Amino acid sequence: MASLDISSVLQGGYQHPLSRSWQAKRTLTKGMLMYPIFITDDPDAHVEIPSLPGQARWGVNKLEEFIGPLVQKGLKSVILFGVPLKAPKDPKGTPADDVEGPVILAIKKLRALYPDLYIATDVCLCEYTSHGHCGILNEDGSINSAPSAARIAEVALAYARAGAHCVAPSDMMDGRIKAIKRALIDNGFGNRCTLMSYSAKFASALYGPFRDAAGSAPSFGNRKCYQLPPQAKGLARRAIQRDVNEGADIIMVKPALPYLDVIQDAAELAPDHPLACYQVSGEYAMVVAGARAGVYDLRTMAFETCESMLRAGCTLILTYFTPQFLDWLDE
Ligand SMILES: NCc1[nH]cc(CCC(=O)O)c1CC(=O)O
Ligand SMILES: [Zn+2]
Ligand SMILES: [Zn+2]
Repeated sequence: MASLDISSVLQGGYQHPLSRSWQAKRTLTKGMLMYPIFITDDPDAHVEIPSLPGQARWGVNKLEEFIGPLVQKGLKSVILFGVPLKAPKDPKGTPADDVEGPVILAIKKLRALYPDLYIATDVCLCEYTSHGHCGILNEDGSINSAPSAARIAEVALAYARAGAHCVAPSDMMDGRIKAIKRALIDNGFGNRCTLMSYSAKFASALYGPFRDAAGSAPSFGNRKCYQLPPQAKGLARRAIQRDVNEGADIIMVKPALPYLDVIQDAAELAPDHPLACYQVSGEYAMVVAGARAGVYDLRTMAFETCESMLRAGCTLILTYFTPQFLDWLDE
């Protein structure tokens, strides 16, 4: 029997659970998880979202019941999405920075209830505009960049004033990172609020359940003139570099699983920045659906997907699996 050559034998290095864990450059921890939550303007709401199993729209009065047990289990951060059901939408997204609106009320409530919880806010107009697009439009329906960036900066500043630790623009308007950073600095929030840019956000088919949850589908057209084309690697690299240059503190890639190469590019282009990725609603729904169909075990697949993101280079994951990971990471 011919014995294997020394250089052929790898299995000795990972025969034990502990030695397997040493093979990871980065291991999933609770601090890496940011939980996306939907806050609606009915203060007593707790409404399940059918397309996002296990997720719901919550009213501010229900936040303690919702978030309290998760903080007990080690939840470190959330990202808030506003879902206005009653507020009158208009072309400028006026309800986005209403001081009585659900996002601003939720920031204040969560800051008061959980002083150690890190509170990020998604910043976009699509949930608040009558046309459902993420910016301000010209008469022909195209994006009007300058007023869009200015309006996004105004909304971000309002969330920072309310106490958000982080503002995260997901709109993909040109120039918004610079505009937000300027607004934060000029109003005394330069050193008090993190700017996390959805830098490489693609025009993906995976946002369906979110648009359903947030009521933010565009009333006409699509988002292909501002979200990146899925086949565009070069544009993603340029967007990442631009946002670094415009003052982003954290870079994000979204969606995550079909864009692991972009995560890897971002880690190379912005090695000195934290790197986030968003396991979006459709990715979550796919993982859950596959488990329900018996294709794989849910927990095993949830870890495998998120570990692939860490392997590609991200340091922070926005995921709807956060509550389950808080349990799984304790087991
Ligand atoms: N700007 C809106 C926004 N912010 C986050 C998501 C997607 C999040 C998810 O699917 O989980 C979207 C949807 C979109 O751009 O259409
Ligand atoms: Zn939007
Ligand atoms: Zn958004």
